[in-house]
Amino acid sequence: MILVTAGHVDHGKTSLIRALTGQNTDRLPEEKRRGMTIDLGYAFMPFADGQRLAFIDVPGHEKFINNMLVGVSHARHALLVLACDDGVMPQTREHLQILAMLPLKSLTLVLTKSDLVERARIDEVAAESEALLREFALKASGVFSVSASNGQGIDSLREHILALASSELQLEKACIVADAQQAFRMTMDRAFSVKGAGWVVTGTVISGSVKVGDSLFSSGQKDKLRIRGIHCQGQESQTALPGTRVALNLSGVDNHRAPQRGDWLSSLPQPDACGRPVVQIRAFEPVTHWQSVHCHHGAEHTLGRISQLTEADERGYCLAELVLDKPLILCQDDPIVLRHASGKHTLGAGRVLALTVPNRKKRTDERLAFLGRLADAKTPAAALAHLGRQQALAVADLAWRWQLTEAGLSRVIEESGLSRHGGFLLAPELLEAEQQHYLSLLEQYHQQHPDQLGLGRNRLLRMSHSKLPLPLAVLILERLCRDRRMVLRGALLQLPQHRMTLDPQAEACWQRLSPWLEQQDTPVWVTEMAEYLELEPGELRPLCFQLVQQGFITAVVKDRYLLSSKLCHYADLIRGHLDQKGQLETAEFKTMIGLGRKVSIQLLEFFDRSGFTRRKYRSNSREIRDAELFWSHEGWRKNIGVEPTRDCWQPHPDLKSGRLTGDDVLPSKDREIIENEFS
Ligand SMILES: Nc1nc2c(ncn2[C@@H]2O[C@H](COP(=O)(O)OP(=O)(O)OP(=O)(O)O)[C@@H](O)[C@H]2O)c(=O)[nH]1
Repeated sequence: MILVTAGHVDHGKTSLIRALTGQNTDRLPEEKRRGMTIDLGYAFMPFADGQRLAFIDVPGHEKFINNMLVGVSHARHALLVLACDDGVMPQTREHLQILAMLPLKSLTLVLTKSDLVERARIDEVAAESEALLREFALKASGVFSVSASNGQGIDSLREHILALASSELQLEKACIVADAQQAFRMTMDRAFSVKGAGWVVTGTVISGSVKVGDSLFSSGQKDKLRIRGIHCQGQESQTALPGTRVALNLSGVDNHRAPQRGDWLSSLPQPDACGRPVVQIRAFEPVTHWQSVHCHHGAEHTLGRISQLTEADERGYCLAELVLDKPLILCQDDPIVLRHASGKHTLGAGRVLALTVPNRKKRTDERLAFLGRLADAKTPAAALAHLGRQQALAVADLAWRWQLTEAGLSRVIEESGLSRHGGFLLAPELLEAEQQHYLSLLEQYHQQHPDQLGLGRNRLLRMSHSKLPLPLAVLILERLCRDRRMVLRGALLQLPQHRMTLDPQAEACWQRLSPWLEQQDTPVWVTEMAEYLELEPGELRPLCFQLVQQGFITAVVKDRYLLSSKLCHYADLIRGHLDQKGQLETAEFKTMIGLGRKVSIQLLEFFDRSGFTRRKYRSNSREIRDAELFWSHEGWRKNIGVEPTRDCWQPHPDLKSGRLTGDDVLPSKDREIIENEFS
């Protein structure tokens, strides 16, 4: 357990810690000379079971409030110190304001210098300070009047602190399972090099634990740093636990970048720093839009501006975007203390709600309601459920966001009710809405283009204006195909019930063309077909594309087509030959089909490209590439489980087992050429 002091300058914080522990927390020569705390001081007190309590002594002078903020930033137990002679002073109030914004577990009121005043004055200051606590909706867990000079009241205060510590210890034991699911995170408040040992950094463990030998990520460091030694609560230890003061001896520090106050140490890789977090602000005085403020986060500090998203409610809460001069490494729910730009007083505090901000539509009712719900979420699982209903979430980003280990993240995902798709999370209703959107787009397309087989994947995704990350959108399309709500025909997606029809003009051309094509054993050029139909080749190409999509004809090479049924006949001949002899020479194929050498090679190369045959290395003979993937009417039906559009030849739906690669129906090169020309 760590106890942090707070209170006005010279009210006796350092003397109190010395009276309790026998240790002087003022360590700098300047502090000793001036009799004033400048930077944070630390002291430790033994406790039952070999445990130790840690004290952080903060400076009371307003000039050193930055250091005070570093000390209290992760405090859970505080001692508010007031001198009986002075009573409530400006920094008493300001420190209390700051404590009021932290998730404190206990606040003890200590009235010092009791030896200097009468009993009546002590009662007066006690009443005054309790009234102040009520103003900030805080309640003291105990009020003690003490004197560091004559030791009066120190023993009862010590007993109170020890009682607090033992109940905290019980709680810590109960929380041990939850803590095991938290990743390690600590902010450095001191970093120094020790001769013979190397770099030592100190700080408060915010979450998780580490042991000697572990490696950690650190902001500003290229490589991971290894822990060589640990001091926990002021004594040597093998582990560092959450909520303790630790000093870590680190190896692997970059020679060009020394560790410094404000750096983060974590067991998770750290994301880029965030320059525009969305926060929920609780302000003690009205804030204005674009107001300049000092932002304190952990041991870091930067200037920034408040870009208000909502007006403050009656309790002083509002939503805002912080536009930071120096980006900070943030997590969900991290507190950011905001002080007036003059540095004279504290305005309030922000709690981080989101780390990314849309460029537009930041203040729509919908978005503000979403942020409001996010602010009200009590647990990571509840927050995750809200986020997942709004957008797809990359699992990789979530562990850092809530500082969770793998086990912790799996539990939170399970509790959130979101479904996992590859590396993404999505609410079931959002998934269904997205699927419906794709289906209705496809339906519209079929209605507008009955003569087309369907839409390519990329074109459908472009038409959908989907905000989903591309890998997730592809996964959703694949899922639709798997569920048979969509069918992948070659490289094109269509609805299962879609039956393609030729437009009347194309149908008329096809009626004339098909008997003529029946007589052609050799693939014919588009120019020959155009001549036969007395059309321009340019007019005929779109028709050819439709006929290819229907499966009537197939492009053996660019602009050279053969009836698909004839191609299927040649395939059967090849299969028969290979079944008997195991391999097929080009010359054998030429004799088999009775065509010229050039066209025979074009046909064989087509079969190679479409995955049916394979040309043996440095030879002119072919073999079956994969008997399982052999195409035929039967094989085709068996493999993709649906009927072809018409009773015609279709190639196998791809070697890549139905993934949306676009290599089927037509050999990929021909498809590309034709699609580029016509679609
Ligand atoms: N008579 C009397 N003097 C006290 C008592 N506690 C502290 N003092 C004196 O008050 C002065 C300030 O005490 P510190 O302990 O340095 O006060 P502080 O709050 O730590 O000061 P900063 O850290 O600089 O804000 C010193 O001269 C102390 O000797 C007390 O209980 N009785």
